[in-house]
Amino acid sequence: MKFVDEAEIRVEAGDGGNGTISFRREKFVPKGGPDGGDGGDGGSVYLCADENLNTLIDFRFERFHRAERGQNGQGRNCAGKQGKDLELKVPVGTRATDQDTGEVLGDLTKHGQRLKVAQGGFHGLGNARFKSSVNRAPRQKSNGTPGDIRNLKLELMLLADVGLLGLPNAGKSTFIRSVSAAKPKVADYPFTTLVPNLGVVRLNAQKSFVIADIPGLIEGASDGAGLGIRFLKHLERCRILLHLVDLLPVDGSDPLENAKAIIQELENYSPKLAAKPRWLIFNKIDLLLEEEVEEITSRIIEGLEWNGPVFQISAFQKENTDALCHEVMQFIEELPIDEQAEVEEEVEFKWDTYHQETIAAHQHVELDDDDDDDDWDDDDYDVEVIYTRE
Ligand SMILES: Nc1nc2c(ncn2[C@@H]2O[C@H](COP(=O)(O)OP(=O)(O)OP(=O)(O)O)[C@@H](O)[C@H]2O)c(=O)[nH]1
Ligand SMILES: [Mg+2]
Repeated sequence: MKFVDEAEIRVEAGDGGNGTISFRREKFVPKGGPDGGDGGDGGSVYLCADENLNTLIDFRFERFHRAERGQNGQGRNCAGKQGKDLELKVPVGTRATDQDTGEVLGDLTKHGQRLKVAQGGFHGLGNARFKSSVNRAPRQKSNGTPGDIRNLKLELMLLADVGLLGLPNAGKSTFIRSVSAAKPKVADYPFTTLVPNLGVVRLNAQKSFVIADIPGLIEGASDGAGLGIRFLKHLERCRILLHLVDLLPVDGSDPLENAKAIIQELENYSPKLAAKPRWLIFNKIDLLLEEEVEEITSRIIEGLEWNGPVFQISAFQKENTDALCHEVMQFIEELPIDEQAEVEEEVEFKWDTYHQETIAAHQHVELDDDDDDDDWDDDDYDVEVIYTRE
């Protein structure tokens, strides 16, 4: 199974509609005031997480996505209609990055979460807005601003519920083969697994969880030794980590020291990861007598001062693996679901203060509502003027 799904798309928000210049025309009102309406805002582009999707493949076929433009303003103080927003559905777990700046715009980690990725243009202002005590017949209007255009990289990160940890050869791949349909390579040498594998553990039609097998960790992994470090970050979104400990390592190493090394690497790498729920899974019990298993496991538990859950399994012979999976499932179900809930993430867009700036630039005196004794003349206009009659 592919680990990271990627797609590159271009999103274009709608431009803002232009403001308009118009003057009121009524039978007995020879010099009506300005009544040019504002334009409508352009539509923005959002990504929306949808748990029913699990791939970004559709975006490879359809790369361009555009939201609606805002309508231009009209006479009689009618504002233009806003452009419709565009919502693109992406799988839960998608990360959006601006390709040109490298900035990560956000991660969509929860069903229904929305992330704005391109801000629609702001509307332009109609001439009615520029009326003031010294200029009762303003000829200014402003144009809408362009909508954001972004080149996005979408990446679907691994959203495994369960992450497997352990030294090379601990039996991680064997375990995932036993409990899921995934068939990663298993061999009696370290670093058999070079890229992470995902497996779906299906307990019944309704219940399943996703498990991730990453390359084994070794001492110094948090400083970059071995391969595991590159993949550790992907475990950050797991809900629980299963730490597999080989009870009879072929290299004759001490299982207790091995377990300590992994925990140390975890803490060095990320305290956040180390604080995740973690269970200790003693593997390869089929190679030992029951008493031996008891002896070694209690020595490890004491040595680690461990008081979390422990399991004794044989990944190879599928001993206790079903029971373990059921407990994992139950644990996941009972874990508060919105542990990682995030509110809609705001991205800063350059036009946020546009509105105020436009008015400030054009207008140096206070607004005045009184519109008698206008000092304008129609023939003065050198810009498009819409007249409306009643
Ligand atoms: N007897 C026995 N052998 C096992 C068991 N689990 C794994 N093995 C063996 O241990 C060796 C390593 O297993 P893998 O599943 O490849 O180990 P891994 O943790 O994925 O190793 P890396 O991918 O190198 O990190 C293989 O020879 C397996 O057959 C077990 O429960 N009992
Ligand atoms: Mg492996």
